Amino acid sequence: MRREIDFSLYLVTGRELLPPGKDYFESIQESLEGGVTVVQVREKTADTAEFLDIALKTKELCQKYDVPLIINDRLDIALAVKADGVHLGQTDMPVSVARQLLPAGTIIGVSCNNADHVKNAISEGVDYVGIGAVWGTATKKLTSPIIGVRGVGALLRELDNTGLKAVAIGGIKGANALRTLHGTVSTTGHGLDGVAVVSDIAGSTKPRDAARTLRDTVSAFKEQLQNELQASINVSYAKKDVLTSVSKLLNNVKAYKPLIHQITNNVVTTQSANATLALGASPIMATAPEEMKDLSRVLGALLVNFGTITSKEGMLLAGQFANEEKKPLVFDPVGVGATDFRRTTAAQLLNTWQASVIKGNAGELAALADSKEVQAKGVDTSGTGFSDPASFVKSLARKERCIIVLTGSTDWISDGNVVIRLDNGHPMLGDITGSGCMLGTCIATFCAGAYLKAVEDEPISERSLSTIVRGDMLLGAVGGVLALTIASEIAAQRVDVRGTGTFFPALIDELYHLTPDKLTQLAKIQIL
Ligand SMILES: Cc1ncc(COP(=O)(O)OP(=O)(O)O)c(N)n1
Ligand SMILES: Cc1ncsc1CCOP(=O)(O)O
Repeated sequence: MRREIDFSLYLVTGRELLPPGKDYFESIQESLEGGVTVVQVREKTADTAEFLDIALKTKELCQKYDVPLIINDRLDIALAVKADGVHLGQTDMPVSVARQLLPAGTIIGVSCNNADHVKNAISEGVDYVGIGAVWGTATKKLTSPIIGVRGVGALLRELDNTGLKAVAIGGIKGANALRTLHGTVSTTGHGLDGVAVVSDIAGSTKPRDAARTLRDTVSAFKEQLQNELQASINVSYAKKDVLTSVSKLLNNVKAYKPLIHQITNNVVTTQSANATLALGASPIMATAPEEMKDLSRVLGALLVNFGTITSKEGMLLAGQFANEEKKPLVFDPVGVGATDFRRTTAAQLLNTWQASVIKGNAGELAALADSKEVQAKGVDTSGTGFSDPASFVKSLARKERCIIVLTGSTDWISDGNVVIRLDNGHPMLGDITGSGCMLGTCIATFCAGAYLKAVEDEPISERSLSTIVRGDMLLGAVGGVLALTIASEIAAQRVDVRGTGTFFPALIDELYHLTPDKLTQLAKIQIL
């Protein structure tokens, strides 16, 4: 009978990566103690006798922990040691031949790098697939492209309703494991069964700790994904509760003055900093890669706005560190449809880090979603927008695994389950430069409020192990949009406002004077 395997933490061995003085078997034993659930012996240079010897001894250790043993490439070794399975690459022995040679019930896994590989694996009836490389790796000279978290997610979708298990491989380590697991969930909610790792464990002086960190992350994530899927069935938001919670976020911002780190464009820097201050938070407009780590440690939120892309490296690093700190990361892909450079930069950023909120107009979000329904015109949108904006934001939120804010005369917000429609805002907002960028700032500020609330509620949190960002980002996004649009309505009604020149300072004034009462009383909100 075929053995049911827990693929949560799949160690692929790497003897050549052992730290000086570390014994291979000691490392395997410690890895097993740390929670490895499958071991694959991968020997690329050993001769047959040595491979056989290593496989036999590794099997003994695995048996002690009741962990299955898989052999990389070599069916003869797998047969000789009575391994639980084999792992085959695309240029190794065909699965159909391997099946004939191996005893019934032997696990067969195959490496996949694209949809055709996955389709073949399904038709060949393999037991699991190893999808990758998901990130760059120094462990193996790659012969096929790095596919990123979103590439893995697309392949997982192919596995829907097949029962086939899947692990991702390539560059996975403790620091990016949660990002990998979270970002690879498909639009249909299909997540990885586990992660396959070489260097982060084999190259560690403390493989037990390295394995424990990875295992805990995978376990916590799997539980969280189950809860997420359950919540998507039972989800219900009451308008009154949303507004009460959003109001509390404003109070949090004013009470704690979180740092809003903004990598933004040089057209709007001053006005975005002033909007941040007006809401009661503290802005820092820093772009140098060297300071990203330090800034990530300060409580608050990060805004990445790429209106003028001057420091891509800073953007990449800042987002990675924000993810590690579970801080909100708001992404404003200004004019993403305008040039190839912007499109590839957006894809690179979104493949590297997990945004908590992506905010854009119809043209920008259409470009991001690869939708032909709406065309971008520079940083603006041409035409009337999406025919069904609610469905659009919902499906993009599922694809990007974050909150989507689609701006326009009506703003649409979704987390992939619920859709919120907001109808506040004055047309003059569209006649001043940088109002969209200020909106990104306001969203980041309210997301910081949500983050602070989570830190306050759960200082040492079990949840924080499995969640990619702390705090309710849906509320943060709603709060940010309401703040700017309501302030714009109040400002436009003032007698001292005679045009866009007087509107702008009045807008900052009204952000400054915004209260929870104004937010709740003036909000035009529908929960769909
Ligand atoms: C779990 C897992 N996934 C993928 C691979 C890569 O296998 P392959 O493509 O055969 O490359 P080599 O490992 O043989 O270099 C793997 N080993 N394990
Ligand atoms: C064997 C293999 N196949 C694709 S990437 C890879 C190496 C993964 O190693 P690491 O976990 O050290 O990046």
